[in-house]
Amino acid sequence: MRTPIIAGNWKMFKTIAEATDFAKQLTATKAIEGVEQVICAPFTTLSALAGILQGTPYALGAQNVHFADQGAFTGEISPLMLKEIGVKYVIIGHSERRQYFNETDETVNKKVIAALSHGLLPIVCVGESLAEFESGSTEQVVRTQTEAALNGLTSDQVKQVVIAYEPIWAIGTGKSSTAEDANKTIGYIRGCVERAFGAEAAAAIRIQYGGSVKPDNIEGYLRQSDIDGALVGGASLTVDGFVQLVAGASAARG
Ligand SMILES: O=C[C@H](O)COP(=O)(O)O
Repeated sequence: MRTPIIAGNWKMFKTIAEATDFAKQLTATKAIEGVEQVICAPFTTLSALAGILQGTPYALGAQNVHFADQGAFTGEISPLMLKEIGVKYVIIGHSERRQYFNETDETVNKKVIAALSHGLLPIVCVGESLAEFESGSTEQVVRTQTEAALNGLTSDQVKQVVIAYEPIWAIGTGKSSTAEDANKTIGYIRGCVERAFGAEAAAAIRIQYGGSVKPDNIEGYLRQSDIDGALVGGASLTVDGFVQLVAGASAARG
């Protein structure tokens, strides 16, 4: 049985003061069990958050990482640096990074390998654009992205990876995929993992849905057979929203 995982992706929101305030409020609420909970925060807030979240049920995530340990890469952050802070998860290949920062399938793969080699757990984002969705290319797109991201990993490494299926047209738009459609695509991704890495890896890997997930629709996603959680942007920015998302996931798994 795969443990559901709810990850909040704060994107480029929250100062250190705001992040600290959020974490103090969150850790003061009664923790919900049975759901893994992750906050993926801006780099500048990670140290402060690590101090507050250490020893709590809430894991810390980053939103990007470079693939090198160190070097002349101005403005970048290495896996070693994240590990030193106490970061557990790192989002890799979010569509906003693919779209605005030239992230490619090749760099995503290098980052996944680098993260795992340093004990960081990747949350790898895949998903199709609106044009690709409308032309019926969703499966082809997610297969290419998934196979490229996991290229060269062992099946034991694949079991540690989280994939987030995020249709780009559903991100921040309020237009979410139906739970049934998301489950179908996620089932297809799991099939791709099985063909490349075997049944055991496919059964173990967790695959989230992301794209306009809210407290009032999360239960529908988590009730699906192949959806193991959610990567949530906007609705994860308030403590109340985040807690309701986790409560919804917990209720769905009942
Ligand atoms: O990483 C999260 C996704 O981009 C979804 O964002 P959203 O929940 O604001 O649509």
